Amino acid sequence: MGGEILTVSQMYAADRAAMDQGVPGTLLMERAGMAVAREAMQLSRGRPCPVTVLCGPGNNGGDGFVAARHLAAAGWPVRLGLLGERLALTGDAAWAASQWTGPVFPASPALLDGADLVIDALFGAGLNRALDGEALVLVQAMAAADCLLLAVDVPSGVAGDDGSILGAAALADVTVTFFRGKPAHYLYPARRQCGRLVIADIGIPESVLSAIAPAHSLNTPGLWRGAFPHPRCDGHKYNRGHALILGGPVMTGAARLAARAALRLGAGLVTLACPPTAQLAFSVSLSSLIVHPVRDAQAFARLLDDPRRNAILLGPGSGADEMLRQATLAALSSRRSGVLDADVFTAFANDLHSLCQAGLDQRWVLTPHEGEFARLFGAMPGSRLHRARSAAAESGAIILLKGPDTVIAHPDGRVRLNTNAPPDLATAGSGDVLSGLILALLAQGMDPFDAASAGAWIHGAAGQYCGRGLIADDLPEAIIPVLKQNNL
Ligand SMILES: NC(=O)C1=CN([C@@H]2O[C@H](COP(=O)(O)OP(=O)(O)OC[C@H]3O[C@@H](n4cnc5c(N)ncnc54)[C@H](OP(=O)(O)O)[C@@H]3O)[C@@H](O)[C@H]2O)[C@@H](O)CC1
Ligand SMILES: [K+]
Repeated sequence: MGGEILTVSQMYAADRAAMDQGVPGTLLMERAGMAVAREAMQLSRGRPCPVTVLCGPGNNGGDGFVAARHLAAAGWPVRLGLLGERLALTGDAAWAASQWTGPVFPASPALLDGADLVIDALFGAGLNRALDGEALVLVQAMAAADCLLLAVDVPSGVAGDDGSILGAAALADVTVTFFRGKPAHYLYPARRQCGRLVIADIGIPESVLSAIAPAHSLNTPGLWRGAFPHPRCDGHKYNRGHALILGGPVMTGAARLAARAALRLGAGLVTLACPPTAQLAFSVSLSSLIVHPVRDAQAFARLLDDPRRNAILLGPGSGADEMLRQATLAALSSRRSGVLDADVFTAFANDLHSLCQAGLDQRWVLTPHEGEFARLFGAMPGSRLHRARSAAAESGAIILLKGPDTVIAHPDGRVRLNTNAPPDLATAGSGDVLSGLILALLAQGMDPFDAASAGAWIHGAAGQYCGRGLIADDLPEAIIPVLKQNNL
């Protein structure tokens, strides 16, 4: 199954396209409900146990009716509760309800008593407002229930397109969705509520995707493996790129981590430009590093006269001063590619305009965390997905909005969601390593959107490799095993 991510309206379009190709809606619902029943059986390890299915007034509830029928037929004791009137059901959901021969109780928290497993089929893609009243009480009761919980499509209360929670959503053990994942399955806070995600094939033909042209996808190596740089057997260090990093006078660790990561990921040479006072600290840190003292931004700009220095990183530990501002503007106007991080967002707070005027474009990757993002772009409304997309469109650059659900947005509207980062990566210096990884790939000529994607994925994989107790210094050392294990 591909890593495309469909918005709610694209999911409806896929559904319609499948029906246009002759797959009846009732068949899609039958397969969806069967997939739910199958996962429910797995969740209870194949042993029949008391199950409560809570069905809502739309097709999500229809899936619940189908699942209930299959579980009951297999010998599971099933109680089914419906929110709303049975006579008010329409379309495929009315058909699904007509196939259910057991009793239909009014949905109420009391139905959860004695259940070992609850199937949440209240609301899926059709949630269009915050939960309140009876629906809110039911979701709160599911959240408090001491039993296994399986969510159909999404935990009810989760907004499919942006990962927000409208009122409440219970914490599911498993969420079964259909055909492709939706943004909410990968974005926090909803992602946490989904538990393990199962994407079930319900017979929607893959061919429907070409007309839908999804802009969002999961960041997996399949997207960029073909463009990943490999050393040539007849190559030399200069055709593996020459990365340039601006270090600062005090916080030297950040630039050192970035430099180490860039060397590990294959940059042929890395030059670290720094104030003369910091030269010693940088020189003793890493033997393979070229350290170049620069007194001011003009001296830094002169380093750009050598065209072999083809990728630049500014920000980590640079110090948010006038020198960083001038060096950044010089780098942008030199028509190179590079990464802007950390102190750049402070030095240019609320001043995106100057960066754009100097030449910021899609050759550059900006890697802010939430706080840095707000410094440069101001308080934008909306989800992380929406804000990263808007910032990419506004700046013309690749935006990598860091977090446990890193969003990588291209100005043309494409978005990749990176989901392999373990929580252990939330540690000092981790972001500097990420910048160094992306820099290395840019220096080796990789397309900036792919470089940002590959850098984020390798960073996450390195975090997983190190596991609990990792510090940022460990991450560059994990690059060799990560590359080996993943045939990169
Ligand atoms: N697409 C596909 O490929 C396939 C989709 N399938 C399934 O269909 C699901 C989507 O079905 P759907 O469109 O009927 O929407 P659904 O989530 O059941 O909710 C709509 C109902 O909820 C109501 N309602 C909304 N918000 C509310 C609130 N806060 N509080 C109270 N009520 C609220 C809303 O009421 P209204 O706005 O009309 O007042 C309406 O009655 C999808 O998630 C998947 O499970 C599968 O069968 C296989 C193929
Ligand atoms: K649901």
